[in-house]
Amino acid sequence: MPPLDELLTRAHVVALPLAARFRGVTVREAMLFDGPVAWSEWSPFSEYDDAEATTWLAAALEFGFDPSLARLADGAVAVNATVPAVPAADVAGVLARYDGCRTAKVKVAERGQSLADDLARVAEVRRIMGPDARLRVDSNAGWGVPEAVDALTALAEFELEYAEQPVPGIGALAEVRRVLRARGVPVRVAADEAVRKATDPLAVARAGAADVIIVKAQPLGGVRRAAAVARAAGLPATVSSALDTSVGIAMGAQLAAAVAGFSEEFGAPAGGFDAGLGTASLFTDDVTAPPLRPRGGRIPLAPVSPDRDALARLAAPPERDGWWRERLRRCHALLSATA
Ligand SMILES: O=C(O)CCC(=O)c1ccccc1C(=O)O
Ligand SMILES: [Mg+2]
Repeated sequence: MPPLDELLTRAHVVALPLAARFRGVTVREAMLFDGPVAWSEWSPFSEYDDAEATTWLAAALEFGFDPSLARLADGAVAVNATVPAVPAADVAGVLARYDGCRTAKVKVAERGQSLADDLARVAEVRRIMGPDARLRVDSNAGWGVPEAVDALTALAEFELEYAEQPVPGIGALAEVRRVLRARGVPVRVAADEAVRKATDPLAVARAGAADVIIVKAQPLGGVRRAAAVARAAGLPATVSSALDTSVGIAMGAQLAAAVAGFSEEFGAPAGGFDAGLGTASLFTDDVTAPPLRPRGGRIPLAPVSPDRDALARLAAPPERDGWWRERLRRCHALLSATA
């Protein structure tokens, strides 16, 4: 593991502005490392505790400092448009930020909104993208079991490829899946939080609680570990971002390339499920020039490096820079104790 002093020297803390509120935030902070192997990202959300943030740090160090991690430089990964829980009237403006995406993921079950808001938003996405588009929804565990069953029964009319984490926990997920099947509602259930926040990321697959799993590089401790989880789960997997800067998106793209190789065998559509890696389009500014936003529905696998001017322009305020460096000290100590 690289020493703390080296990490602090290589670190840049940035704050990226979002075009629309997402997960309750309008600015996304990240610590980037100018690693000897690649630029890398460490961006656990501010409210995460040190234990969780340390798993994310293992991912950042693998990607930036481990030359033995296999990386592809050629080719591209198909990605979905991500539609935050905006009013239906704003959907066209959001979709216009994603060039050529054939798949969209729509956030639903936002606190303070109703099922009518969700139906209107998903209907608008379907209307704009047309009948051949692949649509999925993500409720971030925002429903209870009966609400989830009702909502997904109503949303099924828009032909969803799956519903991501409709309810919290493995038991509730299994129950929603069971009831939907019993009623003949053709919506698959995907596990996200039940994978990335669980002490055992494979428990959901063992319990038969989901049809699809979402895997993310940083929350699962790195590209290798996330790919191993996807393979061991034996379920089709979708790779997704954690609202990363373009540097973290490049890490996710490597995971997506690794997972595409076997996800099809487990029942994913040909080429795998499109990855939730189009999220650089949710920012109004980013660290690389150009940002790793979808073009023709894809993002390239080539390595990225931030632009010096962008790092200066997007530098986090001094107190946030200091907060991240303190967090790095604590998490580096935790990781050193377990590695
Ligand atoms: O998957 C996508 O389309 C985008 C990524 C995304 O939704 C997300 C981003 C940050 C934190 C949580 C999530 C999530 O999938 O729940
Ligand atoms: Mg999700």
